[in-house]
Amino acid sequence: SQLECKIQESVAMKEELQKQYASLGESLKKVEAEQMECLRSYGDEKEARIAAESSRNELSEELNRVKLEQKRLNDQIKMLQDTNKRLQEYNTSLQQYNCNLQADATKNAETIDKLQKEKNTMVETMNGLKDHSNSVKLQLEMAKSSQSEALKQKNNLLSEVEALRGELHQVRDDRDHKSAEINSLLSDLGVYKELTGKSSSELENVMIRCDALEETCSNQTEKIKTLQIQLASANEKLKRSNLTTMETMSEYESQKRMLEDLQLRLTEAEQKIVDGEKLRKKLHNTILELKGNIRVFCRVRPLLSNESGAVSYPNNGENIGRGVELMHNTQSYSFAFDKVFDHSASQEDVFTEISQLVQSALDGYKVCIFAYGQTGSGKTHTMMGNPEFNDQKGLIPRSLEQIFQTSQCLMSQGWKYKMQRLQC
Ligand SMILES: Nc1ncnc2c1ncn2[C@@H]1O[C@H](COP(=O)(O)OP(=O)(O)OP(=O)(O)O)[C@@H](O)[C@H]1O
Repeated sequence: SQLECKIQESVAMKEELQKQYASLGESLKKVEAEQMECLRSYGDEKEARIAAESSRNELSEELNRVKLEQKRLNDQIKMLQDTNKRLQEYNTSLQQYNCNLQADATKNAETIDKLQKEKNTMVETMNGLKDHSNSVKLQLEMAKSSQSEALKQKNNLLSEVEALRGELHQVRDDRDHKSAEINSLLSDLGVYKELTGKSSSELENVMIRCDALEETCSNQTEKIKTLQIQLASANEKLKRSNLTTMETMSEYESQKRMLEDLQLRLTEAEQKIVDGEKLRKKLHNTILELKGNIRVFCRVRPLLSNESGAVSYPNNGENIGRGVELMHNTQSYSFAFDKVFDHSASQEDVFTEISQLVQSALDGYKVCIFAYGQTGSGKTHTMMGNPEFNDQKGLIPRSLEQIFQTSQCLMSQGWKYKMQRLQC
């Protein structure tokens, strides 16, 4: 029974062991399955690790590249900062230079104005002197003609005097002759009286003739006196006219010298004006070049009654007067130009900015101004406006006015202008 008990125990143990074996087999299977799972996950992990390693390598390469790029960008930023600093310094110096140039230009314009005024005064003085010189010339001519007239008169008088002297001589001869005749008659009379005591009537006749002859003789003497007085006054007149001629001649000479001096000063002043004008042109062009050879302005027209929108202008920062901001669907868009004319800007405000370019064109530089924008944005209004009203005139009529006015002024300084109009 003990053996049976042992056998039963052994059988029970065997069953137990078989159960354990079966459970161990199952556990083994589970472990094997787990092992397979582990092996699979290990494989996956290995792949993932390889992929992670390759991506890590890529990332580290990328990092190196990024670092290099960062270094390069840092260098570039530093360089840009340096350039920016230098540009700011350059800008400051340019602004300074610009201010100096503008001051110079103002000074030059003042000098030109002064010279122009001086020239005008000189021209006026010269014209006055020319008039005076003409009148002096006229006077001289008149004095010369009156002198030649007086000379002629003097010659006439001299010849007349000569004739009168001859006549006087003749008369004196006649008188002497008559006196001799009278004397002979008187002696004849005496003889007759003595001889005959008659012929008293004959004697009277002779006496009458003798009286007549004496009267003629005294008349002739009177005439000679008058002629001598006339001759003296003609001589006096001649002397006076000679004196006046001399005075007129010396005055004419001094006026001529003065005129030559003024002409010289005028030529110098004109040369100065031309030099000043050349300098002004150069400075003006330099200022425009400093402002920028190509400039873009924006003009915002007032909204029409059927339009809506929001336009604003920055009132701080570096874009004051240069920026414009638009709102659309609650989003804001900013734009910057060389200058912005807001909706309240007048035609004159726009032209003031443009007029310097017109001046440049008059100075011989090439200039082009054109308007660009969508339909109805105000191109025609800006360029042409309404020329019939002074405040509504656009850029074209204003530019033409400036061109004609300035060209008229500069023509007197010897500049010549030729204008052409092309329509495309
Ligand atoms: N700055 C302004 N102030 C007042 N009115 C303006 C201004 N600009 C334009 N306008 C008005 O807006 C309207 C359209 O302007 P305009 O005819 O000049 O546009 P446009 O650009 O020439 O058009 P399109 O290309 O069709 O010829 C006109 O009635 C004009 O008077």
